[in-house]
Amino acid sequence: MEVMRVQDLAKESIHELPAQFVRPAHERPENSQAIEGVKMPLISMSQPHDVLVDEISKACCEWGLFLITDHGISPSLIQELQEVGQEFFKLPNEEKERYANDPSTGKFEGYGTKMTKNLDAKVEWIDYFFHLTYPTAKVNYDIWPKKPSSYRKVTDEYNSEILRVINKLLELLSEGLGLDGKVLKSSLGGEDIEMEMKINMYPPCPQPELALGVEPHTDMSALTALLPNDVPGLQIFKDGKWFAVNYLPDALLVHVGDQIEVLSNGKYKSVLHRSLVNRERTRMSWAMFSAPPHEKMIGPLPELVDDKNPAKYSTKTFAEFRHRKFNKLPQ
Ligand SMILES: O=C(O)CCC(=O)C(=O)O
Ligand SMILES: [Fe+2]
Repeated sequence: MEVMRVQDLAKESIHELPAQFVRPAHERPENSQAIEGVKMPLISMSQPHDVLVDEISKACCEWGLFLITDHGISPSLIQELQEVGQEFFKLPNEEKERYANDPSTGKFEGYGTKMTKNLDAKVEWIDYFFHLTYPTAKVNYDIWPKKPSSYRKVTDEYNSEILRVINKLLELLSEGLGLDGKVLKSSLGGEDIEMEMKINMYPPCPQPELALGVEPHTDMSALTALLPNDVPGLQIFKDGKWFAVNYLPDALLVHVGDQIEVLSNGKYKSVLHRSLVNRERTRMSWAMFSAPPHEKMIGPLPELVDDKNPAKYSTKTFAEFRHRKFNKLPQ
């Protein structure tokens, strides 16, 4: 299947945004402007354990998103990760197309551009690369970029680091629910928890006020750890308003995803977010999604449900949750 890549469109130096990218009026950034200058919760991971439990659970109840520093991931690894991703997108088209995915046939991993069969539907101004990074037994290294040659080593190392951070956050979040630190991790499949990398690449856009890089959505994940470059664009929806998320070099942005909202029976909020694009500069972000294996049953933790606190969500496999979400069916 021949797909027009957004990166190629951007190279043609068009002045008018092609119609398939023009959002309906109410979705356009020009008609739904975000509040700027509000700082998201910022949490240093080097604080005492009890302080961390309080701060992180508060951020997850109120915002569903927070920034962490002192996470132990070295700035040089972060820089290498960003470099190998940038280098992949600089490769000639025929090289990149070898990795093309095809979501219509269930082939989600690889190089992609969000396209639609529905003529009325609008598409996002984005190209991406998506693949599983963990557990190793399920990883298909054949579909990872072979160029640059350090891609695999750097991405494997980053995966290990993120997994360490996610494990710590799950422990803190469990305690924030008044439970043993191990509960959330084991509810997500324990060592079978899955990690996926999505490199988002948003080329310069001729009319960014009419377009979206990523439409408003909540992540299906348990937690997402996001590393953006310095081009602004991420916004979250809270109390009926959009807020621009501030950027802090080398900080990790953590989103609460749908699976943690469900397990916590709604105490922790899966945050609605979107990303905007830029007229002059390429925005990139590296999202690492942690998620249960497909067959895992996910529902409100029994410890949190009683007569006074009925379950707010149904219990189902993660595969069923994904199927319903992809097909925009009620959960
Ligand atoms: O690029 C961003 O800041 C957000 C991307 C995102 O929300 C996603 O990949 O799920
Ligand atoms: Fe997202």
